[in-house]
Amino acid sequence: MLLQVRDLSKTFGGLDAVKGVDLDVPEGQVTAIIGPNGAGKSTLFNLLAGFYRPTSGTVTFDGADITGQKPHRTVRAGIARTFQTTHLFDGATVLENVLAACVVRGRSNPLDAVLHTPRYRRDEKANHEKSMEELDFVGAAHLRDELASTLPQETQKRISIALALATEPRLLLLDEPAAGTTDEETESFGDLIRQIVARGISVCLVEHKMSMVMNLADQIVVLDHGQRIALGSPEEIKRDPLVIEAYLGVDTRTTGAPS
Ligand SMILES: Nc1ncnc2c1ncn2[C@@H]1O[C@H](COP(=O)(O)OP(=O)(O)OP(=O)(O)O)[C@@H](O)[C@H]1O
Repeated sequence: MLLQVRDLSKTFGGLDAVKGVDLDVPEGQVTAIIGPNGAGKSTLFNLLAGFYRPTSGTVTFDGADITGQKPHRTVRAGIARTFQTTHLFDGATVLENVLAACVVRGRSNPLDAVLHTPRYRRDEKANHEKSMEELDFVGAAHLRDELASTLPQETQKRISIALALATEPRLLLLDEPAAGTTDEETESFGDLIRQIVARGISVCLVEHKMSMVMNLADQIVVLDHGQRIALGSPEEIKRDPLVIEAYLGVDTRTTGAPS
């Protein structure tokens, strides 16, 4: 199992944002995390990527305990994440943005940079090649010299994915990649995610667009009020009375699930 989450909780003040969540993310698959607004999806992502420290519970990645480790460590361990709204550097070009993400892969230190050592120059060349490769992969290589902030949202989202891929993750956490995109764009994000998985990278996805989730996910985890209320294949989740209740606010255990 690539990622194992056990009994994970995060409390803010008196509020249980995530409560006792167990989750297994298998290698080479798409795991979707869904649930109503405020269910704890983003908090769970932040716990996995080290942006929040859990109140209790454990996170194991590739056999190593990474519970509570900071983002710079989780990213080196092989977990990369994107955000609901893009976090690109405004004043930097597209290529400069992706190059900045490559830093985590390099072996040179600040002194190498100051002295321009061969090790630094090797890193610089490799980072440039890697950045262009990932920009090409997401279909944005031709935009390398554009200012990232001037580009449409959909393009910025693609560039954010290139940034995450440039860190060479084994697990990519995508936070609402299709939010605010047209149906056509959503479909092309779906294709991109399939290509990412085909490269052997596992994907964990938070997404409100059900068409995308149902088309892509191998397994779906449903959160409600911080707790895992269901886990299964898209077909199983569609029929789960607890899920229907959480989304529609009707008790289908007594009224029967809508077909
Ligand atoms: N930093 C924080 N401080 C206090 N409360 C927080 C914090 N982050 C999240 N919460 C609360 O924790 C709960 C879960 O929020 P979270 O953002 O994880 O939900 P979500 O499922 O991602 O929602 P959405 O689909 O709207 O993005 C909410 O009640 C939210 O108000």
